Amino acid sequence: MNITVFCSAAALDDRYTAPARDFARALGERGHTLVWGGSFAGLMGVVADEAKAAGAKLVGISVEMLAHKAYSGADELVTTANLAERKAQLLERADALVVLVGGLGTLDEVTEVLELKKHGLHDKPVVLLDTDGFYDGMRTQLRRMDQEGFLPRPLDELVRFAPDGATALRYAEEAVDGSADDAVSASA
Ligand SMILES: C/C(=C\CNc1ncnc2c1ncn2[C@@H]1O[C@H](COP(=O)(O)O)[C@@H](O)[C@H]1O)CO
Repeated sequence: MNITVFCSAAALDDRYTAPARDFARALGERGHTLVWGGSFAGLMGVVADEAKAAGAKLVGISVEMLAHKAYSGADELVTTANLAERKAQLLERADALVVLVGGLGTLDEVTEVLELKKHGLHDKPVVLLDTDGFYDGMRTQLRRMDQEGFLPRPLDELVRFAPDGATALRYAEEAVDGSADDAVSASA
């Protein structure tokens, strides 16, 4: 399946890169396709290298303003005109979305896919890999929104938090396989 990954464009230390590598390796070994921002920058490049080495197909969705940062080893590289179009393609091409550690770009991407999911504009699984408690603050904020009536659907339906790469991949696979089963039983 196509797994869109959002993650940092910064160069990070081993505390963050090791779990991201584990996830990317598992993605490749399980025969999935990596869809990502199409850059060699920082953790994005680490994830692409590791997934490729493990046999993944790579689909990069770059953007004109960052074309000079494009990854040269992708099987397919799309260059969009702007960031909004890129986010739309990253979602469109996904069967599931996995969010690794990241900064404002990653935060922008994950909040957009959650907002669209909240409105029922897609129902793709979203999994946050909570490396070293990186997303604890976000989880606390989202839980408060859920408990105090800010969300129209239960938080558990919008996003799952995974403690490690293997679990993140399993959550994504289970959600996609489960929705395939639902489609079969609905048409039976
Ligand atoms: C500005 C510099 C590098 C930025 N290069 C990027 N290349 C491709 N995609 C990017 C880049 N920066 C952000 N993105 C997208 O946002 C996410 C990462 O942003 P974050 O702020 O680092 O979390 C990522 O998922 C991309 O889709 C240095 O010269």
